[in-house]
Amino acid sequence: MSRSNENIVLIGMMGTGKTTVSSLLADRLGYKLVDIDAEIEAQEDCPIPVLFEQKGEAYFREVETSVLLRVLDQSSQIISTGGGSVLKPLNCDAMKKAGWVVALTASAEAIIRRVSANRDRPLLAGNVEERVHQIMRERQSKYSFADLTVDTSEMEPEEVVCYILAHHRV
Ligand SMILES: Nc1ncnc2c1ncn2[C@@H]1O[C@H](COP(=O)(O)OP(=O)(O)O)[C@@H](O)[C@H]1O
Ligand SMILES: O=C(O)C1=C[C@@H](OP(=O)(O)O)[C@@H](O)[C@H](O)C1
Ligand SMILES: [Mg+2]
Repeated sequence: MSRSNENIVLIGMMGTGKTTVSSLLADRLGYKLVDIDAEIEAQEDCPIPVLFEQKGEAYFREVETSVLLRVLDQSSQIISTGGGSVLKPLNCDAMKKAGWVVALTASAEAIIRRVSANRDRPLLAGNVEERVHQIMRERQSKYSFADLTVDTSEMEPEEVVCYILAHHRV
């Protein structure tokens, strides 16, 4: 982290706490909060599960990239990405260039517990346990380009924020 107006970009598997932690971080730093999923829903005027159902994942990924690149063009933001935004190398390159990238991780057990509270993640439809294990296997190495990695399994969101701030050189 070198520039004080740099973005902080949170990446990680679904349920690692990106949306929750980003909001707390933005409050603490007084940065603008941008949740890429919320931006997609606003731009498309459509909830993500409906977008997946009506247009398919490939369409969602195209919109995700265009929204992400547009947002990364600005500075001084806390950006919460969707868990699959790391699937395209183009997205990862843009995140690295435009910000300090923090990866949140968690055990499969913690993720399953957290995502089971609601059913708004289309990729976890069906058997949640199986889907979480499978997607974690598929994406195993995809988050390793981050500048900082935080295992949130045993941490409260506020503790995650403190850990990130302690490692954040403004
Ligand atoms: N560190 C944490 N400990 C316990 N629960 C958490 C933690 N971080 C997030 N949660 C909860 O897990 C769920 C998913 O969190 P969310 O921020 O939406 O994750 P993501 O954006 O990475 O998918 C939410 O109900 C949230 O309150
Ligand atoms: O991992 C993924 O492919 C996805 C993660 C979701 O965001 P969260 O990681 O915030 O749950 C959302 O973008 C969409 O359901 C797809
Ligand atoms: Mg989220």
